[in-house]
Amino acid sequence: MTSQTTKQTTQQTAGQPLNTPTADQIRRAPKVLLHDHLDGGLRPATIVELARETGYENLPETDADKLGIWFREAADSGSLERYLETFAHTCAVMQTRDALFRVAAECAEDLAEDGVVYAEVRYAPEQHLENGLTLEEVVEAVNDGFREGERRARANGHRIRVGALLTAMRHAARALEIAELANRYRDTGVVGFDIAGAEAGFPPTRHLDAFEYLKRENNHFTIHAGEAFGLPSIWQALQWCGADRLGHGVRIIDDIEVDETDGSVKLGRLAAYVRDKRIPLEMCPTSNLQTGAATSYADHPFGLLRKLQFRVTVNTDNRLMSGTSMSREFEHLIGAFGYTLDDMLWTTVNAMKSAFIPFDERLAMISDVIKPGYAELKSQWLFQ
Ligand SMILES: O=c1[nH]cnc2c1ncn2[C@@H]1O[C@H](CO)[C@@H](O)[C@H]1O
Ligand SMILES: [Zn+2]
Repeated sequence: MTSQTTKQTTQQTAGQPLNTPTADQIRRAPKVLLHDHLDGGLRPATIVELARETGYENLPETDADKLGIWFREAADSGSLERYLETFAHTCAVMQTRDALFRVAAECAEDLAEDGVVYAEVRYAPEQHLENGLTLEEVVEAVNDGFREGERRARANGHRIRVGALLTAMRHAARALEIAELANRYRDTGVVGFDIAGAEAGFPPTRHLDAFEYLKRENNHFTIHAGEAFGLPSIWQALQWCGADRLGHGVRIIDDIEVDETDGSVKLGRLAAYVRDKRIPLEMCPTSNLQTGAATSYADHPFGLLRKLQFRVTVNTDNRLMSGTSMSREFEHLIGAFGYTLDDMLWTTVNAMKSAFIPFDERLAMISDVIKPGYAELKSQWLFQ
C-alpha cells in the first residue's frame, strides 16, 4: 500500500501528461509541415558553394555562418516587402538542374533530421528560368531532388514523404500557366498550387482564372492570405477563389472579439465560416514576428485560435530567413502557451488531415505513423 502510494506520487511528477516536452522529445515527435518555401530553406554553406560554382558574385557574405546571420537580420525588417528582397540571393543560386536537385535533396534530409514525417514544400518555378531551364525541367529537378533526399533520410534511419506545391508569384501574370504545370505533374510529385509574394496591391482575385481552372480539374490549392493584408484578402481567397487552405491567415483574428471583462468571445461571419468549415490555417509564428504580422510569441493569434479550436497548423515558412525549424517553432509555442505533447499531437493531426495527398494516405499517416510516434514518447516515463 505504502509503495503504491509512493509509485503514484512518482507517476505524477515523472508522468508525461503534466510535463512540458523536452527539446529531445520535440525533435523526435513526428511532425507535419504544410508551409515551407524551398528557396527559403537553403543551408547557408550550400548557398556559398553554389554561388562559387555558378559565378554569382552578389552575396552579402561569403562566410557561411555570417551569411546565415545576414539572412535572419535582413529578414527581421517588420515589412513583408523587405523580407521578400532576401530571396533574390537564394533564387540566384537556384538556376541550374544540379543546384535545384541539391537544394531539394538537402531540404528533405534536413526536415527528416528534425523529425518531419510529411512535408509539402513550395517554390515558384518561374523564378528559376534565368539560365534557360524550362518550367518542366525545374519541376523535374526538384522532384528528383526530393526523391533523393527521401532516400538519404531512409539511409539515416528517418522516414519522410515530401510533396511539392507550385507557387505563382502574385505580382506576375503566369498563374494560369503554373496552375496547368501543377496539374500536369499531379501524379508525379506535385500535390498542389499556391500564390505568394507581396500581398498588398495584389489581391488573390487577380489570379481567378488559375483557381477556376484548378477547381475544374478537381485539384488543390492554398493561398497566402491574411498575412500583410487583412480580412478582405482572406475573404477573397476563400469566397472568390475557393482556397482549400490559407497560408498564414493570422489576420482572421481581426474578426474575433474577446470581451476583456468576462473573456467571452464573439466570432464575425468570416471567422465563424473559417472555423465551421475547418479551413486549415498554415501558421508560421517566427515569420510573422519578422514581417510585423504579430508582435510576440505570447501575443501570437495561434494561442487564441487553438483555444477556439480553429484548424491551426504549425509551420516554418522560411527556415533560413527565420533561423528556424519545425522543432523550434514548437519550442516557441510551448514556451508561450505551455503546450504538452497532446497539443503537439492535436496540431500535427490537424496538419495531416489538411494535407493535399489522398484521404487513405492521410489516414494511414495519422494512425500508423503519427499517433504511434506520440504514444511512444508519451509512454517513456513508464520505463524510466
Ligand atoms: O511569407 C511569405 N509571404 C509571401 N510570400 C512569401 C513568403 N515567404 C516566401 N515568399 C515568396 O514565395 C516565393 C516562392 O517560394 C519566394 O521567392 C518568396 O518571394
Ligand atoms: Zn510563405
